[in-house]
This record gives sequence, structure tokens and C-alpha cells, in this order.
Amino acid sequence: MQALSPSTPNNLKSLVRPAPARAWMGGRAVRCAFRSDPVYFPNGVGHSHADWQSSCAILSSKVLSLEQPAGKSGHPDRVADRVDPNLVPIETKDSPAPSVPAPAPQTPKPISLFKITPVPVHDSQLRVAYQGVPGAYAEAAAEKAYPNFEAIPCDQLEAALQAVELRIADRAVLPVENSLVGSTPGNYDLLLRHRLHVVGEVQMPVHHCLLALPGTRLKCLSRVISHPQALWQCEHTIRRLAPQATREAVNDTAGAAEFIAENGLQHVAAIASARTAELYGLQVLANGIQDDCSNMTRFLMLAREPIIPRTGRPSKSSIMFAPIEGEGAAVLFKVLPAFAFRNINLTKIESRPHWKRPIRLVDDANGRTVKHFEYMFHLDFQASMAEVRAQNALTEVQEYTSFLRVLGSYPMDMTPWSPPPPMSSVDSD
Ligand SMILES: O=C(O)C(=O)Cc1ccccc1
Repeated sequence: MQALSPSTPNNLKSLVRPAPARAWMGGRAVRCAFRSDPVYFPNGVGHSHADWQSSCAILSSKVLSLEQPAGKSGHPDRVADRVDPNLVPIETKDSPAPSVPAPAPQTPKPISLFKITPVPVHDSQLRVAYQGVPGAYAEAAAEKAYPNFEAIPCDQLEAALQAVELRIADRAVLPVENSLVGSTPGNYDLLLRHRLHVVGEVQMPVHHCLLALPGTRLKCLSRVISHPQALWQCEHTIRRLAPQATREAVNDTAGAAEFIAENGLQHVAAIASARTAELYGLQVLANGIQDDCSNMTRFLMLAREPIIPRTGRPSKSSIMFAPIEGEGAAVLFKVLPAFAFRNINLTKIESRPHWKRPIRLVDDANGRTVKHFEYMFHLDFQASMAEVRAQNALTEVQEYTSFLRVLGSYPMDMTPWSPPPPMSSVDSD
């Protein structure tokens, strides 16, 4: 699933009938091109070369190296230029990319915001950035979406998103929600702060294990470390298996396992995948420790350019909008019928603190000034922006909102569900 870039052949460009649409992002109207009727893709024009250079300059001031690549030259988006028959081509004004990064270390080391090192580009591989070290669930999600991918591990989500913006990676993986604990706080807000588009979703069954140095006994554990989501997802089981252990949150599940292995930490366990145990030489103390066996996490795939999935196959679109000031939740009475009357299913709706103005001061009837929370709304619906009904729904939504952004339109993950194995542990005393 790739967007087309400036190197798209002209015969494909002719499929596109640009029609101007306006969407608001930070008070700025943005035009974008699409197939038939208006689609609202803020910043749908991609990055200019000048943007790339200035971003590099900002980063390299803190850094060690952000060298221009030696070796292969060419467009790093080569893979992304190939045409996916499931997509409607989109014209972009993306400028020529910088030349390609140079050789990388043998084992992928996480990219940090302060240390961006060049990585190699292989013709047939999409470079996918994710938070964590090898073995993280986000890496497995990347593999499901792009089986031939090249992993770009990053120490923070912010670094993964920046890696795509800076063309060090082609995609970033963003965990957004879990069937047990709900949305991952802040991750949709992260999308608002970056000029990336959702181009795919992956739903992954998450089967957690408790990992420790070989020979560790459950009853001797003093500490369990993992990603906060993993700790929440296993809260009850951990309390039962190792009630004496304290919990500690770290950046990612596999990073927790690596930390135990590298430092030879006794009496400490990590919550991570079974594959992670193999990668870092740890023992699986218990398998399937998530509190609900149908535990599932949803990841979004982000790219510099938007895609528009063809009609006729199951697709989703994600938007965020803010009410006109003072209208608050009343906006939902107007927005929801725009979808309902067009038979568009909503799959998710959520309120978030307004990213720029979370609190509003209001004078009450007694002349006192009180604080009101201001919200934005995030909504997923089951239609592609290639569909006229989706375009019309958004035209209507736009009338009731002060801010509307299409985060992306993407094929739905239709993987059939298969039952997970039951929990087991080596040492239940
Ligand atoms: O830390 C990881 O491995 C991640 O990819 C984030 C995460 C954590 C817990 C469940 C799903 C994803």
C-alpha cells in the first residue's frame, strides 16, 4: 500500500482529477488532490526538500552524526513509488529526496531523538521505524503489515515519527489501542503534531510471557518491568503469580528483557513476547499471562504521503475535529447524523483534551470565572475517502467544526481471529 510520488508515471497521474478542497489545520487552509470529490487531507502535499534540510539542521545541532549517505544513490522512496492495485493514486508535490543513507551497524540499535545514524536502504524493503528494540510487539506489527520490511528500532515514538519525516524510514508504527485497557494515551495527539498520514492498520493478538534469567523462581521475584500497557494488561495475573513483586514501567517490552539480560538482573522479570525470550536468552516463567486471553492491540502504520484505498474493499478512515468554541459536546448531535444518514458505520469515537486549548475560562451566572474542559474528538469510520458518501459526510462535518483533520484512509485489517493458547507456567508454587 503505497502512495505515488513525483516519479509516478504520467499515465497513472491522469487517473487523478485534482479538485481543490479546504481543510483547516492550525488556521491554515490546505488544498489537496483526489479522485472525484473533495477529500480533506491536511498537509497532503508532503515535505519539501527545504523542510528536510532544516529538520536535519535542527537535529544535527544536538547530535553526533546525521551524515549524508555514501554508497547507493537514488530516491529512498523507490519502494513507495510502486503502484499498489488497491489504491487510488494521489498526486503530491513532494520534492526530490536527499541521497540515500550509508552502511549501518550489524545489529539495529534504537534511534534516539538525539542520535540519528544513517541506515541502509535495500531496493525491495520498506524501512519501518518503531519504538523499542528487536522483539517489541510493534516490530511484529510491522512484519505483519510489510513482511519484507527492514526494522528501524527507535528509543521513543517521537523518534520513530521523526525518522519517517526525515526519510530515514518509510513507515512508523504507532500503537493506538488495546482491547483490555483502551486507547494508548497521547498517541493520537502525537499524530496532530506530525505531518504524517495513517496508511494502514494492524490488529495483533498480544500473548504476554513473564521472562527472567534462567533458574529464576516465580516466588523469588522482587520486580516486574515492562511497557505500561503490558503491565496493565497483566495486572491481575501478576498479582496472583508474584504478589510480592513491584511493577516498573519502561519504554518497551523487549527493552525490559534486554535490560535484564544485559545487566544479569536476578529476581527481576520482564513482561514481553516468547520471541523476545529467545532473542535475549531468557527463560519463560509463565506463558499467556495477559488478563484476558483475547488480548488484542491495534497499531497504525504512518507514512509521509496519504493513500486512498479503492472503493469496494473494506476500508477505514480516521479523523479528528474540534467543536466551534463554546459548542462543546453539542457538536456530536450534528456530526454523528452526517455519518448515520449515509450508512457509514463508526468504529470508534473518543474525546481528548483539546491539544491547544484544554481549559477555557467561562463566566458563570454568579459572575465568577470557572474552568471548563475543552475537547477534541477522534473518530474512525468504515469507508474510504475515495467514496463520495465519505467525502459528503466530511463536507457536512466541516460546517460544525473549527478544526477538522483527516488522519488517513486505509484498508481494514481483516485477519480472521484464531483462539489463543491457554496460560501455562513452569513454576506455580
Ligand atoms: O513495548 C512493545 O513491545 C510495544 O510494541 C508496545 C506494546 C506494549 C504492550 C502491548 C502492545 C504493544
